[in-house]
Amino acid sequence: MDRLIEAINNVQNPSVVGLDPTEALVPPQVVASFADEVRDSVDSPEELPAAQLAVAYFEFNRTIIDAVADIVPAVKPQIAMYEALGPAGVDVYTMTCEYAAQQGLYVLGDVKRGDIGSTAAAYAHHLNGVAAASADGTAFDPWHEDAVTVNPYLGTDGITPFVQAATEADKDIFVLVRTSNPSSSELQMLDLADGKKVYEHVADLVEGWGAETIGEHGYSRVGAVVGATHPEEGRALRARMPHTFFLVPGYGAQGGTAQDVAGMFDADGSGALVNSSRGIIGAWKKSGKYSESMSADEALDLVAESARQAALDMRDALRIAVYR
Ligand SMILES: O=c1ccn([C@@H]2O[C@H](COP(=O)(O)O)[C@@H](O)[C@H]2O)c(=O)[nH]1
Repeated sequence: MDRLIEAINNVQNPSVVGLDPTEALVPPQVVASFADEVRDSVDSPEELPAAQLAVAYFEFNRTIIDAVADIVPAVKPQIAMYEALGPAGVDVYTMTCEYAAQQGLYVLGDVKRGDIGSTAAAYAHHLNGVAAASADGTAFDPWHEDAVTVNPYLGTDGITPFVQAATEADKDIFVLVRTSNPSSSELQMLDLADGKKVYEHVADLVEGWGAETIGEHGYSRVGAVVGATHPEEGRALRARMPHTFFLVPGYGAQGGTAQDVAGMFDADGSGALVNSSRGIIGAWKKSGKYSESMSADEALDLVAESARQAALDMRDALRIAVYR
């Protein structure tokens, strides 16, 4: 986690921009502008819509990354949005991760993987590269992620391969502990026989899974996902998990505020990274400046300007609430 913490400190901004493009979040003239270019590159006409959208997603992401790279430490591409388009989308996911990394950003792949140990080891190649090493002994890393999110439902043998891969590659994982979604309490808030809630038990496991990997800043490679929509539980988890860095989604579009997340930081204003996806990448839709008559370039300029302003507003709100 040391690299992430240093990146946050460099820009004095504990926020991450979520790159979750959907067709509704990309201006239609941007998608339309790629029709001719893509028509020649597909094998069959059925591939055209997904291929066109995928190329538009990359241009959209590149615009957002360029607009925020000097003010945020990290981006969090959500792989589901890309997988929805098939292979062309997965290509754009890896291209987005690579481009963000080239701009100096920490890349947190929101892939939420988890399975039995042998399969988890295969998923963990997101972190340590493909199995076959190159001639010079370095692994080929097609994903360009610095961290991935992991689902803990399968228990320790589903997590160990990720911790090993993260350690080998000097990367991190973030394990789902108290998620931001409305139905999260159905399982996470259940009472266990020992008086703990399920999410508290997972929290204790996460703190243990990371115990051997604590870095210079006091946090382990095994982080936790804690929703901004649960401020009280987040505050309690901060005290319960002193060596666990938090990824905090749920800010903005899901209703979480800077005040809600303040208790998830430690006394030094470290310990958490707050995500906003739609609130940043969809800001152009709420700007009041968009017009269907804009050219694709004009629409992308508006995307950039609006995303930067939304990211600055989030940074400033967090600075006031957290760096108190
Ligand atoms: O508990 C969780 C875990 C992950 N997410 C992901 O974060 C973003 C949130 O997007 P917004 O547009 O800012 O709401 C998205 O990729 C989710 O899959 C989460 O929201 N909550």
